[in-house]
Amino acid sequence: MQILEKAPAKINLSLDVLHKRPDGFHEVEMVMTTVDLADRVELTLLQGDKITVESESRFVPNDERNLAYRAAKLIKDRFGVKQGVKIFIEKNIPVAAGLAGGSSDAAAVLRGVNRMWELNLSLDELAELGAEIGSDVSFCVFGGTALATGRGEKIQAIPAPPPCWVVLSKPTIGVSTQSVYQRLDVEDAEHPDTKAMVEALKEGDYEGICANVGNTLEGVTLAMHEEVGQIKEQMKQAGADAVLMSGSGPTVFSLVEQDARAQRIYNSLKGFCTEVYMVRMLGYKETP
Ligand SMILES: C[C@@](CO)(OP(=O)(O)O)[C@H](O)COP(=O)(O)OP(=O)(O)OC[C@H]1O[C@@H](n2ccc(N)nc2=O)[C@H](O)[C@@H]1O
Ligand SMILES: Nc1ncnc2c1ncn2[C@@H]1O[C@H](COP(=O)(O)OP(=O)(O)O)[C@@H](O)[C@H]1O
Repeated sequence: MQILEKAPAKINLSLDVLHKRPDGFHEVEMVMTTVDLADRVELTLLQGDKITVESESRFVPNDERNLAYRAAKLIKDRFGVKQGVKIFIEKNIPVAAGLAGGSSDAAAVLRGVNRMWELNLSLDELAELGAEIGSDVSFCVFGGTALATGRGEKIQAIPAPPPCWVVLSKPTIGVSTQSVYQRLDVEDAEHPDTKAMVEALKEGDYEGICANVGNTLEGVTLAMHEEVGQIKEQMKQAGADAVLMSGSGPTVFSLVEQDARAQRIYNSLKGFCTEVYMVRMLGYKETP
């Protein structure tokens, strides 16, 4: 038996950090949405007790450190499942990029093994399990567009953004989320208007969405890697409607309505960065 799950990347349309919590995590308000750049996760039922994970990417661990492996192991242990699973990940999302590739793979495995091992868990239950793996996994279980609060695990669905192009560009550096949070001075940082972003989405107001993109973590990563600022500047000059770093970075995205302008931004970045993608906004929930 084989099951396929699409694992899309996310971008943070806005990301506000409110304060550091006693448990070391930060309280956040994030507006997240999926884009049409996805890993393909292939699950094969194993009659033995084993979990294996494989991908062709040299940047992704092929063992128990893989978030996809951890997702299968968590469910297997929690529900005493006797069967195993072989996980193959076709890795298309850049790694350590601020696009939640690993979290989305883990979420795809949660959805997939739930079907394969016939556990009948709800998406809410899977999202709760996902939070044990990482702060972004709960959102990735649902996909679509959402306001994420708490440390990122409390999810409220909101309407998808109007369709547009998303041009993504990742410089050849990886960024550790933990090190970005460690360097953040919450008082000194910029804070986006989350309410205004949610309102713009509810109204389907593209200009309002573009006017309210903002990310409290951006300044930290910008200060560490000048490439991020250079990409932002290049995207703005090429005519993007909005430009922002996603998550803890270093990927920068532009929102663009016009086809020709999106192509121009893509072309202008292509000579500058090796990882450049021009994709559609997904935003809505996909049915498997
Ligand atoms: C910043 C965001 C925004 O979407 O994304 P990425 O840049 O990683 O894609 C997420 O909040 C990242 O989520 P995720 O990558 O799952 O992080 P986790 O594994 O839970 O945490 C990694 C580390 O980041 C810090 N962390 C994470 C989330 C949070 N709300 N407060 C924190 O302080 C902690 O130091 C933690 O040890
Ligand atoms: N399935 C996976 N895909 C990508 N990275 C993974 C995966 N499993 C574990 N990792 C590890 O998690 C780290 C963060 O990966 P990723 O989820 O791509 O980044 P981000 O949290 O910035 O969006 C990487 O350094 C990688 O080694």
